[in-house]
Amino acid sequence: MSIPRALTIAGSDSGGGAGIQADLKTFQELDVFGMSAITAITVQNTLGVEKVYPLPPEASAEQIRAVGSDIGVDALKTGMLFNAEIIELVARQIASFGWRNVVVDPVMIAKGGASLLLTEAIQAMKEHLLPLALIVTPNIPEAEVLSGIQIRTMEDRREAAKRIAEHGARTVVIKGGHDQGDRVIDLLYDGSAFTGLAGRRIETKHTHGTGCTFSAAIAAGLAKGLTVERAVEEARAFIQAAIEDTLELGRGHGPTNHWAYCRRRVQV
Ligand SMILES: Nc1ncnc2c1ncn2[C@@H]1O[C@H](COP(=O)(O)OP(=O)(O)O)[C@@H](O)[C@H]1O
Ligand SMILES: Cc1ncc(COP(=O)(O)O)c(N)n1
Repeated sequence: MSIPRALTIAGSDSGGGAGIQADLKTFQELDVFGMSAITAITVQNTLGVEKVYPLPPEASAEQIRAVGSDIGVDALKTGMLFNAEIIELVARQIASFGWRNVVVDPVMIAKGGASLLLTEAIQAMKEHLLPLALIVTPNIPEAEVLSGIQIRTMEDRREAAKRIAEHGARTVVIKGGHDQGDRVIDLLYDGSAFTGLAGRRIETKHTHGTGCTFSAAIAAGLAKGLTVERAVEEARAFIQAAIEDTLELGRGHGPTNHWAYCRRRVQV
C-alpha cells in the first residue's frame, strides 16, 4: 500500500491553530502522511503574533531537499514564507524536484495584523512562486495585493483572479472569509471558467488559521489523487465543519476544530 505524502512549507505557530501545526493536523485527519519544512518560528497565541524569528533561508531549502530526496512528496503547500530569500530558495527546490501538485497560500498578514511577509518579498512571490502553483489561494486582501486592483464586487473578484492567473498559477481560488453577509463564496478560476463555492457564513471570532487549514486540505486531496475541483470542494467542507464546531480555546481569536470533519463522517 502506498501512503499519500504531503509536505507543508510554512511558519510554526506556537498556538497550534495556524501554520505548520494546522497543516499537519489537517493532513493527519485526511489520511495523508504529513511532513514539514519550517521557514520561521512565530511566538503566537490566540491574542496575536508577538514575535517572528525567520530561519536562515538555507534551512528551509535543506528540509525540503531532505524529505524530497528520501520520502517523496505527492503534493505540497506553502504558507508563511516571510522574505524574498526564503521564497527564492523554496521555489528553486520545488522546481528542481519538478513537483506539480503545488498549492500556494500567499500568507501576508495574520488576522491580528502582524506582517508574515515583508512587503519587498511580494515581487519574489509573483515572480518565483506563482508560476509553479497548480493552485493559489489568496484571501481578499491578498488578492488585491497580487492583482493590483481593489475588490468590492464579484466582478472585481473575477478580474483579480484573471490578473493573478497571468503570473502563471493554473488555478486561482479567491477565498471569501472576509465577505460580509450571511454567505461566504470562494471563487475558483481555472484559466477559462469561474465556479463559486458558496457556504453559510458562521458568526464567530474563532477563525484563526482558516486559510492554512483550507490550503492544507486541498494539498491533502491532491496527494490522494483528487482533481483540483474535488480537492477544493472537500477542503471547503473540512473548513466549514472546523469553524462550526468551535473549540473556544484562548482569550482571543481561537483555532478551528481539526477533528470536526472526520468525526462527523464517522457519526453518519
Ligand atoms: N466565518 C466563516 N464562515 C464560513 N466559512 C468561512 C468563514 N471564515 C472563513 N471561511 C472559509 O475559510 C476558508 C479560508 O478563508 P479566509 O478566512 O478568507 O482565509 P484567510 O485565513 O487566508 O484569511 C475559506 O474557504 C472561507 O470560505
Ligand atoms: C505561522 C502562521 N502562518 C499563518 C498564519 C495566518 O493565519 P491567520 O490569518 O488565521 O492568522 C499565522 N497566523 N501564523
